[in-house]
Amino acid sequence: MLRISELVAGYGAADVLHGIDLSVGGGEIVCLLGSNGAGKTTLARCVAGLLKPRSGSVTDGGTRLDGLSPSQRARRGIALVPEDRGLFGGLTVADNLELGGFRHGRRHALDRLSLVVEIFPPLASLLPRSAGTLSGGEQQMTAIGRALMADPRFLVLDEPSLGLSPGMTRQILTALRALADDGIGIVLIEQNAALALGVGDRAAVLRRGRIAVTGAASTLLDDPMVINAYLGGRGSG
Ligand SMILES: Nc1ncnc2c1ncn2[C@@H]1O[C@H](COP(=O)(O)OP(=O)(O)OP(=O)(O)O)[C@@H](O)[C@H]1O
Repeated sequence: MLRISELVAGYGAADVLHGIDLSVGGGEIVCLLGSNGAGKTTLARCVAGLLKPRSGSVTDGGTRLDGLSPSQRARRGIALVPEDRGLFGGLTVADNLELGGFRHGRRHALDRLSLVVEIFPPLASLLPRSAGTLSGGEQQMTAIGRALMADPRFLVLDEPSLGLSPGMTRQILTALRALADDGIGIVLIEQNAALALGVGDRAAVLRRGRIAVTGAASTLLDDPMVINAYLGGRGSG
């Protein structure tokens, strides 16, 4: 279980997160919704070790992660797929993927690579391509694929659907559901609430740095506040 408790974080003098409690277990997708500036990315950065919280904790199986660098957290099995995808545009897709699996031996990396291609079949023919020439959806597959190369137990994805068509978004979210069904715990930060809640198990809505609503994803799909704020009114979106 990856658990965020009473987390307070911010930049300079300003607090952005005001005491967040959230957890994700292996095999479940927890959607984190919220409007621009609510603090979703800030929370992801605290989990990944890119931002030091002012107080509160992130624990993995009861062990506090304070002081662990992003790469140490990645080695523990906590992977972040950042909003900008973080690919090396001048390197090939294969090289980008290999970077994600660097800590394992070559044999293991090849096994992981075939798994990644199984999850995202379009990557098979793209391996020799420069990552900078990929479409948004192909880049997102590569970014998630790179995180998967390290065999993570927990994945935090920061708006994977950003800039993607609804069809491509569905394809990515379906792949995430399959990964969760295989045991990975996923925190899915999304603006596209309807699609995210469709694949999620639980969800939380972040509003101005506080969890405003939390519950089963299916319940939130019927919550008037969520419908009005994030689903564009009942029946649409
Ligand atoms: N490096 C930074 N320095 C100062 N303020 C920051 C920094 N990064 C984010 N903020 C501020 O923190 C608040 C929360 O930002 P954050 O990126 O966490 O929100 P978000 O929910 O991910 O938004 P979005 O959906 O637009 O990505 C915003 O007011 C933002 O301007």
